[in-house]
Formats: sequence, C-alpha cells, structure tokens
Amino acid sequence: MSQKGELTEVPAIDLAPSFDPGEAGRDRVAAEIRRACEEIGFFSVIGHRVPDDVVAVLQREAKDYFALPLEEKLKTPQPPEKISRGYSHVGSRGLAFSMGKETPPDLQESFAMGPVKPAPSAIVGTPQEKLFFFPNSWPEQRPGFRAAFEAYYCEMDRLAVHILRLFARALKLDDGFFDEKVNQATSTMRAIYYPPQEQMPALGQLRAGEHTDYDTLTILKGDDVPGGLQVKLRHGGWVDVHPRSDAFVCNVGDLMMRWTNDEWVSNLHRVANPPPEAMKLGRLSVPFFHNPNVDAEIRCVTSFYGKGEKYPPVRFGDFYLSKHMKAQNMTKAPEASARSG
Ligand SMILES: O=C(O)CCC(=O)C(=O)O
Ligand SMILES: [Fe+2]
Repeated sequence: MSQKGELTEVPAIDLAPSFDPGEAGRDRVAAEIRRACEEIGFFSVIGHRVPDDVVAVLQREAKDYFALPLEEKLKTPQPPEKISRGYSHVGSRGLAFSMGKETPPDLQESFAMGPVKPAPSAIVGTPQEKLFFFPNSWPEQRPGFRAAFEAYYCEMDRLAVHILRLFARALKLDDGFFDEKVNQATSTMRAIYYPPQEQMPALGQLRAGEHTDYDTLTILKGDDVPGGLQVKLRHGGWVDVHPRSDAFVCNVGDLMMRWTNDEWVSNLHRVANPPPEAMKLGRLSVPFFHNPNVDAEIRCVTSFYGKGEKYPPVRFGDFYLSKHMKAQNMTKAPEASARSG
C-alpha cells in the first residue's frame, strides 16, 4: 500500500493505454487509478473515447433548458416520492444534510433522470421497481432534450463499466468482478445549474454543501469557472479541481469505499460560491452517479488489502435509501455519516 495523503491535487489519468490489447497498458492505468483512489478519491480521465459531440449536445440542451421560464421547468417536477427524476428548483435540496449538517439550501437547480433500460423482470411489480426504475419525464418543449440526455447517459454507463474493470484490476480481482453486479445498473444522472448569484449567499450557504457521493463511482462534466468543485485534502483544506477541457472528473463513492474496507476514499467535496467578481457567472455541471443492480451485495474485498471486514455486507437497495432520502428531505441525519450503515 502506498503512503496515504501524498496527492494534494486531483491527478489526470490517460485511459488510452487501457484500451490497448494486452495487459501492460491496463496494468499501468490501474496502478495510477489505485494511487488516486487511495490518496484523494478523485481523478480526471482523458483518452476516454466519449465522443465530443455527445457532450456538446448535452451541454447545449441542458443550458437551453435551464433558461426556460420556471413555470415551464415545473411541468416535469420531481416526483413526490423524492426520487431522482425531473426538475428540482433552487432551494429544494441541501447536500450537507446527508452528512448530518444543517445548512441553508444549496444554490442550484437541477434536472435528474434514471435508467434508460426497463426494470429487470425479477423486480417488476415490487416497490423497488418504483424506486429505482421510476419512469423518466421529459420536457415536451425541448424536442432534442431526451435524445441528448439518453445518449450521454449511455456513454457514461459504458465509461463507468470500463473504469470499474480497471478498479477490479487495481484491486487484484478478475477484470469482470463487478460486471454481474452492474449489468442492471440503477444509475442516475443530474444536470445541475448553479445560477449567477445576485446577492451574497447566507452564512454557510454554498452551491453544493460538502458531502460524499453514495454511489459506486461518479463521472462528472462541469464548467471550469470560479465557484466550482473543491475536494477535501486528507490533512485539511480544500483544493480546486481544474480538469482539462476534454476530461471527466471521477470520484470514488461510498459503495466503493465499503467494497475496499475504507482503503479507498469516498472523499468530501463541495461546490464553492463564486468570488464577487464572478458572481454573474452561472455554472453547468452534470454528474453521472453510477449505481449497481438493486440486489448487488456490497461486501468488502479482503483479498487485496488482507484486513478483516469493517462493515457487514449490505444490499445496494437498502444502503441507498438510508442516505439519499436525508439529502432530499433536508432532514438531519441522526449520525454524522450514513456510511456506517
Ligand atoms: O457540480 C459539481 O462539480 C459537483 C456536484 C456534486 O458533487 C454532486 O451533485 O454530487
Ligand atoms: Fe457529489
């Protein structure tokens, strides 16, 4: 195991060698990923093979959507069950609540979607179908929106599976270790718009309060403007993330942290407010939250790090509920983090 805490910025990793035939390229990339996941929990990827136009069309559609009048956006509201679908207006979410921290609401609006594929037959008719495969709703006034979002979602799913295969290699597992746990994935994607700030935020109010992601892996495309993503360093302080313009930022989620017995870090991050001279700049950001199959068992991988299990095995569906609902409802979590189950 490498010395923890050496990385003080988010490293850029070129995935291109991992697509080469043969093992050498995959080994090299997996080693780079492993170091990033152990030390800072974040890395950016280039050479990922996601077509530029899929990203550009998504960003254009998302920006045009957020420019619509509020009453138009409210025509596809978030479902009352607080499932990650549809439009959430400014003031309706506070991510720090998921960490047990009470703050004013985050300064963001968003549009969320879930799986493109239908629910697996085993869960049709169960409450889990309703929760994880709740139908997506699409803004009728934007004809290209759905196709742009679905195309991007499918690219992210493909990239997530590729990165998970590298995660498996980094953990000295078979490359396909995660494959059967993610072949009916329940991932969600959220286009977030952080509007220009017309007045000073309230005390403790951010664009996105500090939190960890409770998924396997997040893949994020965000505008690199002031008032952007910041990652907590192990020894305190926050570092700004400035990815290359063609890069995606990836981070380890709580599930992967559990899978690795906390050897990999699901790190705290937040989205800062812009400095006064940049308050007029909005920011678009699109995180893809990769989630496994509903019944995937999250059980720590002891073979590599060789330590006992810190956490009891948990089914993904149960784990998800414990944390997600707290952020959505903006009710304080009873414990500092839902990680302990
Ligand atoms: O907008 C960003 O850069 C990050 C957003 C984020 O961390 C989240 O929504 O979970
Ligand atoms: Fe996040």
